[in-house]
Amino acid sequence: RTPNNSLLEGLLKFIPEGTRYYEEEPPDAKKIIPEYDFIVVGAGSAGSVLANRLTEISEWDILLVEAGGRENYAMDIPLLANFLPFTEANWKYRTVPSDNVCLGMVNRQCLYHRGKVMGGSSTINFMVSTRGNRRNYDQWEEMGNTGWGYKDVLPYFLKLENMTIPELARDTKYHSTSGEQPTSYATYRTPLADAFVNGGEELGYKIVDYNGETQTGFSYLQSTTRDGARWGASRSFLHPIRNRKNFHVSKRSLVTKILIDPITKTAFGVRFVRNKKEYEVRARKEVILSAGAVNSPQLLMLSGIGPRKHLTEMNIPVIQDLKVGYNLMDHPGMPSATFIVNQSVTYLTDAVMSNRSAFLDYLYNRRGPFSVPGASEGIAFIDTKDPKNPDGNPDVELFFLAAGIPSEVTYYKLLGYTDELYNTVYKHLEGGHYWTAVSMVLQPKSRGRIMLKSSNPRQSPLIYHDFYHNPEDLETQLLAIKEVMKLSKTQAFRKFGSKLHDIPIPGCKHLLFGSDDYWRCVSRHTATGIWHLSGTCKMGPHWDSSAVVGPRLRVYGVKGLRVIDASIMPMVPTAHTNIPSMMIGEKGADLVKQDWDRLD
Ligand SMILES: Cc1cc2nc3c(=O)[nH]c(=O)nc-3n(C[C@H](O)[C@H](O)[C@H](O)COP(=O)(O)OP(=O)(O)OC[C@H]3O[C@@H](n4cnc5c(N)ncnc54)[C@H](O)[C@@H]3O)c2cc1C
Repeated sequence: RTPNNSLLEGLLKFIPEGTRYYEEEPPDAKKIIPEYDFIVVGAGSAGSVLANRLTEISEWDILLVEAGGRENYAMDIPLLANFLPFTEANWKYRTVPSDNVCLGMVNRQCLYHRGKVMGGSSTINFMVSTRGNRRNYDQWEEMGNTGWGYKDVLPYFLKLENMTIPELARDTKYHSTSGEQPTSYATYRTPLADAFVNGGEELGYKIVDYNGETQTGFSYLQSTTRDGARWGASRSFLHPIRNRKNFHVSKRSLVTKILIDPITKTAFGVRFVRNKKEYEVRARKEVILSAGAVNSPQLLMLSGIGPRKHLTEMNIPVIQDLKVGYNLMDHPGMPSATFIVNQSVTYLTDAVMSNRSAFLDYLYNRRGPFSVPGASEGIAFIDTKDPKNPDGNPDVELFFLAAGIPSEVTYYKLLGYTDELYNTVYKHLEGGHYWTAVSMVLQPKSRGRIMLKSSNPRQSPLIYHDFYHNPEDLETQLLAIKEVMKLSKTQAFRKFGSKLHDIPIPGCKHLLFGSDDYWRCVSRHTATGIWHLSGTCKMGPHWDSSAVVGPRLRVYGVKGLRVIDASIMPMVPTAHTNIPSMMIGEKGADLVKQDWDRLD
């Protein structure tokens, strides 16, 4: 219905919804029992799906241990996504300073955000819903990971999905409406969203459903939202099971160690700290790590599973020598090229926030600019090596935002840029209208590493990630930037007087503005990993000496222990990694059930 301008009435509708939402999150278990069948560490994208599926077996008692606290309803307002990493729902990790990348960031450190809250990173992410390319998973299988080819994982993508976009839902080979995870279009679009998609067509690309048969082309953004609100993993998979008797949750509980018998090499429980009190809880069947690509390797290493030399240096007795923490991947993304437009057609968060009718529209109808995930509206997947192929294997993504760094003061802080960089390049633009397309490298060749700083579980691990270490990645980055430049010159964008902002990035001003060397330099200063951390407990066959888990996700050499989250990805897919992590949770649950003879 149309807002009738009563803010009070709007709030009276919004607040009870928030209260109901609060009550629907599974509460902390009243009593933690001494022994469960399974203990799952981490209630993130993968862990939430896993906990849902394992508690289907009513004879199994499951404990889900989460370091973060509860969600709140404000987290579900899509436009506010970029504010969430500033809250306590973020682990607030930073990379180790590098001489090659993150040069425009404070202390040359990229900010590596990670969700620390029910739902994990899916509760603070930008809600982009992508699966990747079928070849990604076929490649996993070719690497020796039997059962992980596209034909094997597609049923799990379908199982978890509730596609609410009618024209996409009709394609039942690739979409489903019976899963828990809603996928929708935002209920609002700026005219620049159309410019993005039409501009792509002008360049000769198809408009595609990138989660359908082929991935290459331009599209409006599919997001993990429903009725104008975020639906993270907790809301989708944990809220509905809050009444299962065999499901216990312990929040604000930091797991500090996996308990492993060093003689039999069998995991038998976890130690965690809640409210300054230490608990040891046993697992009859398995301990499952779903703590994400930074914390799962950290916990393994703290518990004696990792590279022998490194653990010995940390004075940690070695139980199993494995390449834990290696193979760190992410998608480097360059967000700093900003285009000025001559019409009021973009998101200025301040302006939107003070726009009474937009606010009312959201309170009443969940419509309008507040329903757009962090101002992101479109996505393009391009195979720069074979651009004319409609079924290409994309090496580049353009992630379109109807906003630029000067549109919202939190953007540069979210990216970790120095005040000097922001004040020199962007500050004077505040209040104007901009767009940007974050240019991303989708098939990175560079690898980073997670290491312990000490044996103290409260100390953040070290994240080494020189994402242009392999020069090919920087060259792909350059190709991606060139695609953005081409797009900006299309008729679709020229209609808005689109013009590249041309004040150079301070560390690159010695180079000719717009030259290849200039953009290489800009990338090394302003690109960041786009928070798709993965690969640090690599899945691989027994003959792969770099593998930490096998294709059944069991940790090599240790009984009763699995890793089920983004860290098992042997290669990061050409996708934002939330839905792929959920797929891993979904398939992981079936592997567990199968191994305990409980898969129907
Ligand atoms: C800011 C941001 C934006 C992103 N945007 C997108 C996007 O738009 N689309 C997309 O597809 N992907 C996006 N991603 C990436 C995506 O959300 C993640 O890849 C995905 O959520 C990872 O799932 P996971 O299960 O591996 O880990 P997580 O979801 O991170 O879950 C791990 C959980 O384990 C908990 N945990 C960790 N250590 C411990 C411990 N010791 N004890 C107890 N609990 C512990 C954590 O608190 C967390 O809840 C984004 C990520 C971030 C941070």
